[in-house]
Amino acid sequence: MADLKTVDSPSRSPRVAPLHRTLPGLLRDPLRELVSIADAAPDEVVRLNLGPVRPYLVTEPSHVQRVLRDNAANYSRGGQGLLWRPVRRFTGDGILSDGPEWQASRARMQPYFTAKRIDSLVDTMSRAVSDAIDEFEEPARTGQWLDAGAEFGRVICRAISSVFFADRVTIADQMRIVAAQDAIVKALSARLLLPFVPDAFPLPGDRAFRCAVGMIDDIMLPLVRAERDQPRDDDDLLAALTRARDDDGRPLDERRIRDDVVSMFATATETTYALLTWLLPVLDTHPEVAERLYAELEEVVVPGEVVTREQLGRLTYTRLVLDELLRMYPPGWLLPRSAVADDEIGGTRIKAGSTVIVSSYISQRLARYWERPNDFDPERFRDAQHRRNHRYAYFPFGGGPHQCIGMYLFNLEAPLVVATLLSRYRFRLRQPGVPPVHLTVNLRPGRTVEVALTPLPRRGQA
Ligand code: HEM
Repeated sequence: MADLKTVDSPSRSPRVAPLHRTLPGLLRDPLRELVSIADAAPDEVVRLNLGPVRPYLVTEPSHVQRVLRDNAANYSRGGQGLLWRPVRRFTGDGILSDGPEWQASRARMQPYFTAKRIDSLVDTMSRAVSDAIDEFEEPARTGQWLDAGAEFGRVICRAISSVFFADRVTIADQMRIVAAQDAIVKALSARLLLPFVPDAFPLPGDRAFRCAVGMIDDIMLPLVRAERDQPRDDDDLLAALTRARDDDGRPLDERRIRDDVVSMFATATETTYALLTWLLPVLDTHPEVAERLYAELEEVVVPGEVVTREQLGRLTYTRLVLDELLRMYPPGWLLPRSAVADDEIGGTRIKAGSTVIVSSYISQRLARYWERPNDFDPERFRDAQHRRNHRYAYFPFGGGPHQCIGMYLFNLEAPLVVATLLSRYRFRLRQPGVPPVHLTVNLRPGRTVEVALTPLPRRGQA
């Protein structure tokens, strides 16, 4: 358990987690140590002493609400802040930035991701997922080991291709983009661990980062140019951004379109396939959950056929499993902000310019809000415990003005992928057990999850 001491200051003192006490735990298992620090300081903001950086750790739900929603304007993703500065070298100054540029991007793209619009995509997306999962037939027949992360990446690309590009980027090119994003996420690890190092000072991964960004631009920029030369009337994201105008009525420049399409594609793919990759080891280690999930799929879905809207609405347990997966392995686990002006959170003074860390992972494992927080138990989302909890005890999609724009898309595509895959195949892992967490901008399994599939009988088969 972390040892915390109180430091005197004019308003209520922040709890300080001293480096010499926390370092061994942070080196051994950073997430466990951070949860333990938060558990030891109920209702308080903790100041982490990490040597050159001293961020405030905000985990209490009402405090999280202040940062993400009630006083969101004071907690910016812009400037030189932790995580966002290196991320912006890839995604530019659009939807993943802050201030007026972010606001304009958000306003332009929001209409394409509303619940109503996403709902209109059920049939197209379900068909695309079904076609993508059909491609497992051959590897399943030959018993080939598959990289679950890469395969989920491929299925997700197929699912969202029409929404993003009207299928104008081949799946092979999309997979190249996903692989480059993977390299970028890995390369960002060093910058994330050493946020105080200036960009001009080279770190391991910088070269891989530049190569990967170059590769993505080699695919995206010619596409954006071609679209700008001949705008289309379609309602995919690329066509919509090409037709969009800025506040002065001018078309968006190619960089702006590139930044937003690349940001959206990266967030859509990285988050979803990281989360789905956790599902297989979790089911493998929780056979009782797997059995209930399979029983629901058997009852609702016709094996080998496309999942329908009506069936999707009946996948109650599948959704509970995904809710619990998002509690325990939230891909967007780290939401750092820079305080623009002085503020007070729960009576603790926050100084202008300091870094504030909000983390869904940490808040979603607090022992005072979650019984047996480290147990995977989808039922907790059925019972009253979750509903009694504060809104910001569970926020895998963030909250306030920056709340995830892709939440409805995820809520459609993830159950479709799970239902289609697991109504057609059973799986076996090459290495049993839940992998350790690999800590980067995303929360990923710390090793490749390799899986072999066995086909289930289809309708009419014995
Ligand atoms: C497992 C699925 C997903 C999770 C857990 C997730 C999580 C999050 C979180 C926590 C935020 C808040 C960021 C912040 O406050 O700084 C966010 C924002 C965002 N998400 Fe997602 N996301 C998921 C899927 C998606 C998908 C499918 C898309 C694409 C359509 C997407 C696009 C975005 C974008 C563009 C933002 C920035 C929104 C803004 O700042 O206005 N996400 N997401």
